[in-house]
Amino acid sequence: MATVERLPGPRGNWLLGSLPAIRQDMLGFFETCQREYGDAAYFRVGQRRSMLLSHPDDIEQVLVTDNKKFIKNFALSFFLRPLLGNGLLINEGQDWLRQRRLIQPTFARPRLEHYSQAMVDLTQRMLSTWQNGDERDLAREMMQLTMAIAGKTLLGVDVGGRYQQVVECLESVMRDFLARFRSPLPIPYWFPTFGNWRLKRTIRRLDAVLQQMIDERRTAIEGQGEIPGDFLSLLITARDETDGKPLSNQQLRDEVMTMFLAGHETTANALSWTWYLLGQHPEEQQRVRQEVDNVLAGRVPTPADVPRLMHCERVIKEAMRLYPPAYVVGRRCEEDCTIGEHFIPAMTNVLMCQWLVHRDERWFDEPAEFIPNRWTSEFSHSLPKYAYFPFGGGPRACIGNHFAMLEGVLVLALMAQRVELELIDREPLPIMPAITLRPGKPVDMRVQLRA
Ligand code: HEM
Repeated sequence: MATVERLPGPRGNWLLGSLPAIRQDMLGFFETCQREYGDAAYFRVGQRRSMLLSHPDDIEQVLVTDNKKFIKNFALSFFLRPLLGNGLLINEGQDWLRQRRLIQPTFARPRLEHYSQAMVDLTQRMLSTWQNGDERDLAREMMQLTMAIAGKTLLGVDVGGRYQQVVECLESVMRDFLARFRSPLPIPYWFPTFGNWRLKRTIRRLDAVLQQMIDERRTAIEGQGEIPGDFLSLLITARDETDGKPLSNQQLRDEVMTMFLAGHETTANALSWTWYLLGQHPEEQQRVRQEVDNVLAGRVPTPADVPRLMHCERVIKEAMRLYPPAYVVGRRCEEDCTIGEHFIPAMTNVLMCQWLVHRDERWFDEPAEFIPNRWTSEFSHSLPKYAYFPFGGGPRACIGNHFAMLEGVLVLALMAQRVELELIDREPLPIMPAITLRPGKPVDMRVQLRA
């Protein structure tokens, strides 16, 4: 077994390790690691030992088979804990399991069907304001749309009033997160900087709005005895199966915040990248239109149509292969362990990068090309399971997976039914790997309304 010092990987700076290289170009750094050191590359981020695992079988072992040996990666908590508290995304152990069991039913099929109405209504509302010849930034439009959908389905609020307050706070919080994320040295939340002071102030404002919403919803449910179908109401009435207890106000706040954040930005990015790719490939856009016209014949789509909107689904899958909104997942092993043939010393952060694995030519022919039709069911079945994992995997896989795919297909189908979109600037779009993989500049497209 290799000694810790000899494990293969870039040595980096004596103090900061590979942090400067990661800060400069994270995806480029991962690519170099895999090219030069293969499927397991070891490096330091500051003094924290880290490694990049790039073989699907090893990834499966970490996320699924041996998941109990790992906890979630510290970086996610470092950035998100101030906002998400002990929400499902970053909690651990028995508390996490209890939360997951409690929340899972709110994502069951009948609930998704209920949420789909808001997805359709809000997309129609967006499209009704679009005119022939408009130039629209699709990244911005998709962010606003998925936020409005999250507001309605998760919090039960309509655009305007309260919703606006939540959105303004969240946008400000996300700007501060981005600044923290990009700063050359990781700044802890307790450190007295102006940015941290502003972040704390905004989170306090956000908490106050959410608390008001929770209180009002509680009163309404108690008064009417009728439970509205949004996520918050379902959580307020949910009871733990072992002790019958409801969630505390603090837990409710953390879960709602988690879902709101995890649920809109990822889907917005998936749709923005999808439209960018469809703008670059008008023939694929035409195929989507054809399918939508055949299947819907001018009707508004419902969840029952989704299995027949196969090409829409393939387009989104392929867009998430090339531009996975969650582009890296991380775990930390608490004890020495061996994954595949690789020794992993205790307390190593293990990173698994969707961006890299999804573009590996061992699994995908012409990996850099946008080919939705590669996703035949034979191809999907022949693929190693973790060669494609946009939603992660194992017990901590994305709880909103089906919600996101339903939303993606319904929004894409409705848009393709009503408009054609032409990319204004055909230059490659820069990529911004922040908490999610965002387009690095506006995705400006020209609107042509369909007859
Ligand atoms: C295209 C859209 C989405 C993508 C690509 C995505 C991706 C992911 C990934 C990769 C994970 C696993 C992270 C890890 O293992 O460390 C995850 C977890 C999670 N996602 Fe998503 N997600 C999406 C949409 C959503 C939606 C719509 C919701 C909720 C409405 C959501 C809520 C969550 C939550 C709560 C977790 C944590 C689950 C747990 O740890 O038990 N996500 N997501």
